[in-house]
Amino acid sequence: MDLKSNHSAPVLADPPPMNKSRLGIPTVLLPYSPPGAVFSTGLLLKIPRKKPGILERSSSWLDAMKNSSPTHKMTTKDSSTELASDTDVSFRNWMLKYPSALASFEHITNYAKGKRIALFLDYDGTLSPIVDNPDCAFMSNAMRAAVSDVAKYFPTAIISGRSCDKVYEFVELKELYYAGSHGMDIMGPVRPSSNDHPNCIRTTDKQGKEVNLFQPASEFLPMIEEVFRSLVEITKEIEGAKVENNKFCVSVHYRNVDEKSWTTIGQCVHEILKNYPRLRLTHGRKVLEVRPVLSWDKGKAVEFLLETLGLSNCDDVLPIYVGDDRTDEDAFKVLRGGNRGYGILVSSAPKESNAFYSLRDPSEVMEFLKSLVTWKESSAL
Ligand SMILES: O=P(O)(O)OC[C@H]1O[C@H](O[C@H]2O[C@H](CO)[C@@H](O)[C@H](O)[C@H]2O)[C@H](O)[C@@H](O)[C@@H]1O
Repeated sequence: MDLKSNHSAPVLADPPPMNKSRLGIPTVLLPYSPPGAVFSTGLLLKIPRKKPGILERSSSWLDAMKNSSPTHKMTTKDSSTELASDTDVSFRNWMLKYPSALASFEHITNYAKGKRIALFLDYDGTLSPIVDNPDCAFMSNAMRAAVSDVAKYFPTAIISGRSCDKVYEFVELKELYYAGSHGMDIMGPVRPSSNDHPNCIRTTDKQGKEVNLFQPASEFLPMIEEVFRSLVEITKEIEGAKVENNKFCVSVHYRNVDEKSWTTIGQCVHEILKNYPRLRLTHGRKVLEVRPVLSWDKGKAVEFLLETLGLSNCDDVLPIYVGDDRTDEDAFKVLRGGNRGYGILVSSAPKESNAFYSLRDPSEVMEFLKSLVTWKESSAL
């Protein structure tokens, strides 16, 4: 199918033949090496490395750190407040390219008629507002109710950079599916087809429900633990720095670090990573994310979940992914690239994205979820 834009709202047109070699095809996605091998090769990414010993001082990663989250000024929601007019204009222009999913709601539901929606939701910045302390990124009860309601009608998964346990602690909804560590820790439904997958183990979750656990980076666990400890040690003198263990990846937060020390924190992380060629660095919102060099991300997690839910290769399925961060772009890309569904970027500042639509902040996300429920209930009458 071709993706067409009618200027104001993106349109999904007819589907092309499905890519048959998608997720689940063993040769491409076998992340585990034969017994005895140290690391899996199937999912390893080839990342060019700079010569060892050369500390990266290029301004590029510092720029990436600076640009990693909108400033407070740009995140001001109330349009009646004093936003610089050029900011206003550029935001309005940006909205032409990424129309509001609320304003385009009818368009979305028209396209969704007769289709099964599958919903994928990022956590931080999408279901909970960005706050200074990552341990306090609580979700409101109203948002929890909205997510719970929407999950009654559509299969719903949370896809987060956090560990599965941590994100479950925040969300506390057992009716959802969870993918933590940027998709490297997936707790999905038990399906006969997924039982054969080499990376899946059938287990029970905390509620005793049978689930399918998919952890393509499990071999990296000891390495991640080690790096976590080294990063805690090396950053301990940097005021405001916080290192978070997300099980298969590590987050180094600099939101509360004085900007003058950002170079130092960046250098510390690069210094540690020099010793770990199988780990790589990505940028999030005022956070440096250390993760395995695996070809696995939130986009792959979406594909995996669609497959285990029995929703892949179906023309009558409309996946919708809502997220705010760079790592969510992998999922947006999968939906756009395969012309399968809609990505919705949560942002109150203009930024380039592979999403189709936008929502300004978590309160608009909640409104969107509620609208889906209302639409579904009214269309069932
Ligand atoms: O994929 P997500 O669910 O969006 O997780 C991405 C990272 O989110 C968290 O950090 C971000 O939110 C914090 C709380 O609002 C904020 O303080 C921080 O600056 C943001 O980067 C989480 O703490 C990270 O571990 C996740 O990787």
